[in-house]
Amino acid sequence: MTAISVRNLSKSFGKKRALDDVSLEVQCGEMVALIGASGSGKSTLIRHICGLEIAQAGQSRIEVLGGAIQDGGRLAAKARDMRRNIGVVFQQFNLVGRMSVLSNVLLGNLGRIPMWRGTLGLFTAEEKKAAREALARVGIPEVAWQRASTLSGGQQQRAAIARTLIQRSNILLADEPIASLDPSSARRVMEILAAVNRDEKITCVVSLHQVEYARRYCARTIALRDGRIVFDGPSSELTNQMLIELYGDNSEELILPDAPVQTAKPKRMPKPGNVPAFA
Ligand SMILES: Nc1ncnc2c1ncn2[C@@H]1O[C@H](COP(=O)(O)OP(=O)(O)OP(=O)(O)O)[C@@H](O)[C@H]1O
Repeated sequence: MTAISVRNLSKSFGKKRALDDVSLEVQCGEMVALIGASGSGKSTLIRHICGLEIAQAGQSRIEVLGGAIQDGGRLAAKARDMRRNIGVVFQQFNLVGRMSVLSNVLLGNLGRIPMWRGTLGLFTAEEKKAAREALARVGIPEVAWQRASTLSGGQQQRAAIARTLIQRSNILLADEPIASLDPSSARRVMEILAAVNRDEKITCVVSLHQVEYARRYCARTIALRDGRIVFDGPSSELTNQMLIELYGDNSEELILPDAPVQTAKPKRMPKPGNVPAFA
């Protein structure tokens, strides 16, 4: 089944053409890297897929799990409902710093519970248990009661992923989730995303600056340049030489100096009992 279908998507901001006739399909269960130099359109594409940005009027159509979330530059009436099935992780984590990590993770329930319960922070024992299990799933059960603002960047990103697990979405869009992390935290976050994709069968699209992470963790890479797709295929085929040809001087931004080209199977993550089946 097709998880994401984008057809003829164009978007301009003033005179700047951010996306230029982009078409792509992502099948359920895939883990796809979206790479490109700064300003190539990665975030804009992700924001369109989850309905946070609307295409300009025209022939564009974006479907998520077979339903149109936007069509011809108009957001579908059911877009809000559809967003519940799309978890989004951003570079800036978007946690509420003064709240505990567990409370932040519980916010992943908001799309599925009555608004009054969410507003008052009234979560059931079952929901709290699921939130604790999600934190264990991403490897940080010990920080549940800490203020989110006290976590390291890598821990905050893992908490943000735990929040999307609670949302029980079938699709996870991660917009530069490792851009502000040190290499070891970045690897950990990518391992968690890969494990969530493999074990819970959540379709993942991850935008990345550096191709090395794409080659290591994602079977397929879509490369954008100036709002157009310039490569879509197996990550292993995306050689440094090809990147230089595709991006010229900008390729330096995408290639880690001295990075070993290798692929590695993601490590198995602990999967505590009663973790809900998210697929
Ligand atoms: N809201 C906006 N208003 C004006 N221009 C925008 C807006 N959003 C994006 N752009 C422009 O569209 C282009 C694509 O931006 P986008 O953020 O999608 O690129 P990106 O590949 O995600 O870049 P980065 O890796 O730096 O985050 C850029 O030139 C950017 O300046």
